[in-house]
Amino acid sequence: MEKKVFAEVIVDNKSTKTDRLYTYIVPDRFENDLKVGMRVLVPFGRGNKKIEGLVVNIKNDINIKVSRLKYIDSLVDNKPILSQEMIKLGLWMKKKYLAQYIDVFKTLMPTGITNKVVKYLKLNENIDECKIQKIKSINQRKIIEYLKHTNKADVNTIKRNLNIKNIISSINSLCEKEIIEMYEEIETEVNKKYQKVVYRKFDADNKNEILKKLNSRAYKQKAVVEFITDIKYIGLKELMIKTNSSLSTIKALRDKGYLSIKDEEVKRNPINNKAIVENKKLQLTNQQKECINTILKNIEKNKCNKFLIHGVTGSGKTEVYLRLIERMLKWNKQAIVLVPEISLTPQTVERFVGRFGDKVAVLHSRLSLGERYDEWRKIKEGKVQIAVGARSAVFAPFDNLGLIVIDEEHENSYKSSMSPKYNTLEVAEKRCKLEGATLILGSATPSIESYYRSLKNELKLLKLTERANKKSLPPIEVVDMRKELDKGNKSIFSEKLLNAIKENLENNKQTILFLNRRGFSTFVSCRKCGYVAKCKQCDISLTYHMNKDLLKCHYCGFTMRTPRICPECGSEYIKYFGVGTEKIEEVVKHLFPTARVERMDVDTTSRKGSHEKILNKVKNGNIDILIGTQMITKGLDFHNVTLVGIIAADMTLNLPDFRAAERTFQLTTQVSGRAGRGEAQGRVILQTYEPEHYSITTSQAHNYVEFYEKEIKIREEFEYPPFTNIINIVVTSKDEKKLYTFTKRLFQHLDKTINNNIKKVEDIELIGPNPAPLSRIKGSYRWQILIKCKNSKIESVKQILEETITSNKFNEYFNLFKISIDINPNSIM
Ligand SMILES: Nc1ncnc2c1ncn2[C@@H]1O[C@H](COP(=O)(O)OP(=O)(O)OP(=O)(O)O)[C@@H](O)[C@H]1O
Ligand SMILES: [Zn+2]
Ligand SMILES: [Zn+2]
Repeated sequence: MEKKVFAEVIVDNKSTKTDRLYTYIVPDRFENDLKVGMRVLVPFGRGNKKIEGLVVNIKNDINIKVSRLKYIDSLVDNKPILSQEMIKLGLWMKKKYLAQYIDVFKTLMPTGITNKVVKYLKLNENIDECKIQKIKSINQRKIIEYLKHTNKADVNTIKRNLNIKNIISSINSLCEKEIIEMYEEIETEVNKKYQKVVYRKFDADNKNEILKKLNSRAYKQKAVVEFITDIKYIGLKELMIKTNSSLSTIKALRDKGYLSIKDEEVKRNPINNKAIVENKKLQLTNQQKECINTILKNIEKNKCNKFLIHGVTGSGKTEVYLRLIERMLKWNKQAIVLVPEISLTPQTVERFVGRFGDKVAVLHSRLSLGERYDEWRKIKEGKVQIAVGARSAVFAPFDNLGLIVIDEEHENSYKSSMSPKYNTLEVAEKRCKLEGATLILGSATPSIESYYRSLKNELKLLKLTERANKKSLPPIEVVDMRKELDKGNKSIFSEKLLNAIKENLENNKQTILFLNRRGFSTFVSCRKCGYVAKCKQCDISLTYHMNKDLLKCHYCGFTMRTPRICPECGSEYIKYFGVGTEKIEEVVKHLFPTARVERMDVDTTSRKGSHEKILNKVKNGNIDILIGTQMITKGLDFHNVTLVGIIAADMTLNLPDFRAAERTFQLTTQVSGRAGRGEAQGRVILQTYEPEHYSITTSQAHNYVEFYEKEIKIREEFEYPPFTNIINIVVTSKDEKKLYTFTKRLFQHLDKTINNNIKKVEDIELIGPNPAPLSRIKGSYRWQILIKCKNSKIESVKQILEETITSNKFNEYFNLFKISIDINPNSIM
């Protein structure tokens, strides 16, 4: 028997219930050309419908009956779209995050292109005229006539143009007679971006004549005519804005023949066309120099290629990254710089583009699909050497990668909450390992996990302890809000903060007011003594559920009645805690009616460009007081901001999350880091009901190490990461009753399987099943099972989950329930 070659393919079929690779036979004619990482078309299912697939493996031996296999139909790519390493990375991610093949590979591939098979018709060459003459059917004759007069015609277009009933049977009949031939081509569709453009159709010299012809009261039309006389064309939107006119005004002029409106493709360039300011090389500080040298020496000697830079706010980490990238380019290698999505502002991009110009591609989620595809192609084709982007830029398709930088590595947006639910730090590390590249993590407030690893020498720790401008870090003044209540001040602002804002306004300096408003939940606390209701077993603040007037632990499900008086001090000032940025804005505007106040949060920045607009206003000194959430903590480098007010550190401190203390330390440090970056000394005022909490005292002392030492002990004691893994399994369904029964059965099944198969089960804890903290989303109910397990047991637990859930053996009611697994999630909502 002749030897055959087989390909394992991930097929792009959403209705597939089983998540597996499909094996196809490689026809002889493709044997030389087919490579791993290419896309192919394969017949699938009963109807042998042709669908796209990605080849992830080519082999000579298989243990399936060859007679049952189908052949690959055609090749979509003539070069692999994904490299061998990227395929390996994808297969690793699939296992690591218990994701579906298709989800993983969709994230690795460029978005914005879709391939489809198009059927074309053509007349056969050398057909006999006599044969055509014999055809009686009018419809068939019509088709032949049509084909004679076009050089390329696809079936759908013919259908539209000829308006023949049952055209397919006519076509089939012509094919049978061998008069016409049908052939297929794969067409790539790239989403293009169009905009409407208005053209002037009259001669500029005729302006006055036209103005006279228009109705004397058609002021708007006249304004448009005046405006467009000076130019030839302009975007429709821009014209409407500039002349303050409506669409009907412009259409009226078009109907009179003075203007035309056309759809035109927008030339895409995500780095706005405005001039980018050159980012000149800076004279390095000694600390920067040492940091860079250590890294380069280690790389050159092949000693270590994983680093954690712990550099205080304003220490000049960016310049370190820039110098390392410069070196990579000298070595003919490429670099990826990851920053959190919200700090991917034009300011950040400018720092890289300002240094490296058109060697930089920018990738972020606000790009249109087409824009993203363009950037992806620039990278793939070797036209750029540097990619700057948010999370998904870790998949930038470089072929000689030298460096991945992850700035603000502690940021939780590096964990994806959509399938595959990957952790960018882990993926970057794996990619560096596969491609021999260097990994640099940087932060002023490293995550507990990364710092822990650096102490175990899994990452090399480097420190920048001074600001590049040699200024000291701004002092943090902590205000005890319990004392404000004693003084009879029940407002959101302490006397101290209020006076500081006043003073700042008088001195023409800018103020940032920060409030963490993430999450829907609130907690219950005593405004007199600072008591907060917590779960004793989990060390997590209990969440207040207004509708039932209950307090609940989001980890273990423990509930209790909301206390009416404080169990600690007996005061009646115990109530749920909650305030939003809008409320603060209202109060500030009331207190300082002449100040220029702006709010920056998800509500005010949902429109493209609005984020940038606000930041520019701050930069140009057009805002006195900026009120904001997380968004304002990131990478802002404004020299006139001298006062930062943290309204309620408690809101972060009491998030129902084991990372609450860490988040508080990070936010406090990062927000404070925004003050005093210019000549004037900065000032930070932090308001809280728990001034003695270690995350606040250590942040006040600018002492990360002390914070770390306190926090790591608690993590160990209460069994949280990095000592354990938390796996969050959420089951969703529209049917509440069935969901309950099903989740219960799933829980029992997992419990039993784990008990039967894993030794030392005390290292594994199953919690639940409980309604998820967000118990209903868009009409679907959500139940949750949490698994806490020691690092040594994670692989065995994952294997059980894989067998039970991912490969779908347990879930016979596939259509009724959706199950999602998140390993070490950001939040367990
Ligand atoms: N060697 C240097 N000499 C003078 N100024 C420098 C030097 N390096 C960096 N700077 C300036 O110091 C400021 C802070 O730098 P950068 O934003 O890189 O700090 P960072 O460490 O990233 O801080 P953060 O963590 O707060 O974002 C910038 O204005 C930068 O231009
Ligand atoms: Zn109390
Ligand atoms: Zn609990």
